[in-house]
Order: sequence, then C-alpha cells, then structure tokens
Amino acid sequence: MDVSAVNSLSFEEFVEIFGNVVEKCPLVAAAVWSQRPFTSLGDIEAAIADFIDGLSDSGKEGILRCHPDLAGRDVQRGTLTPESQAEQSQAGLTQLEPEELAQIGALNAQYKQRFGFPFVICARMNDRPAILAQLSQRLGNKPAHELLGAIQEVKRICNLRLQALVRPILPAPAQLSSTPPKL
Ligand SMILES: NC(=O)N[C@H]1NC(=O)NC1=O
Repeated sequence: MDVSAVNSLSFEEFVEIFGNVVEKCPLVAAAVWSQRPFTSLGDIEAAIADFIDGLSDSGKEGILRCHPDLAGRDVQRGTLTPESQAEQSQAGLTQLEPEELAQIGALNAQYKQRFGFPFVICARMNDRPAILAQLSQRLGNKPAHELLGAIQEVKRICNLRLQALVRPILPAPAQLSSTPPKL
C-alpha cells in the first residue's frame, strides 16, 4: 500500500495492519494514527520513533519485555507472531542444534538476569554467529546504555516491518518535453 492509502485507513484498520510493527505493542500504532496525514514511509517511522523515545525508561523496558526470546520457548511451541517467526527463521534461529539452543538459552537467561528484559536484536540484519557474538558482547554493557541500544534494535525491526507494508513515495517521473531542445 502507498502512503495515501495508509492515510485513508480508519483507526481500527490502521491498528489491525500496523499493530505489530513493534512486537506485541499495538499501542504504538494506536498512538501515532492521529498524526496522519503522513507524507512518506520515513514520516511514519519518525512518528513511531518519537513516540518510543518519549516513553519513560519503564515504558521502554515494557516494549522490550513484549519481545519473545530469540530461539526461545515460543519458537519451540510454535507461538511466535508471524513477523517474528519469519525473522527468526531467516536468521537460522528456528533450526538450531541442541548445543546451540542450550548456548543461546543460557546467554539469554544471563542477559535477562542482568538487565531485567530479554535480549532484542534485529534478526534480519544479523546471522546466527553475529547474534551470538552480540549477545555475549552486550552482556558487558552498562544498563542505561544497553536500554538505549536495545531500543535502537526495536526501531530497526520496526523499520523493516514497515517496509514490508508501505511503499515509499516514488519521485514523480520527469516531464517529457514535446519540443526538442534548441541547439
Ligand atoms: N528477542 C528478539 O530480538 N526478538 C526479535 N528480533 C527480531 O528481529 N524479531 C523478533 O521477534
């Protein structure tokens, strides 16, 4: 759909379609709907980013806590959202060997113990080794720094989900002149 089609959606339709651009947080879509008309895909992204940035730390943590663990219980149970399923599958996280599952499970638990929210990373922009390396590396971050870094990842995931839903505005085609240029 293009941006003008987005602008013509009712509140209910908008939340139905955009309710999971931030995982399990339809409130984000509900909050930005009133900012229509949007001028571009980037404009929608910016409205969402502004809303998230305006949340308190506990609000940001709430957003992170709505994310499923990577290669976690929801993967095993088949209860991921369709978006998360596609992302985790693309990063190779839905078909891990038992040792890899145990390794990522232990690191996820350590991360959650340290920061109080699950490890979040844009799976589509990383492969399995990069995700494991980031998980180990980010465990060493200071909590305030990690909260902001994790929220950046939420925005990356959101941007890719938005791109799957909205066509960017294409530049208008150049006008063809009917009279040949004078030489
Ligand atoms: N925990 C976590 O990062 N979850 C996610 N990342 C991603 O790209 N999709 C998700 O559901």
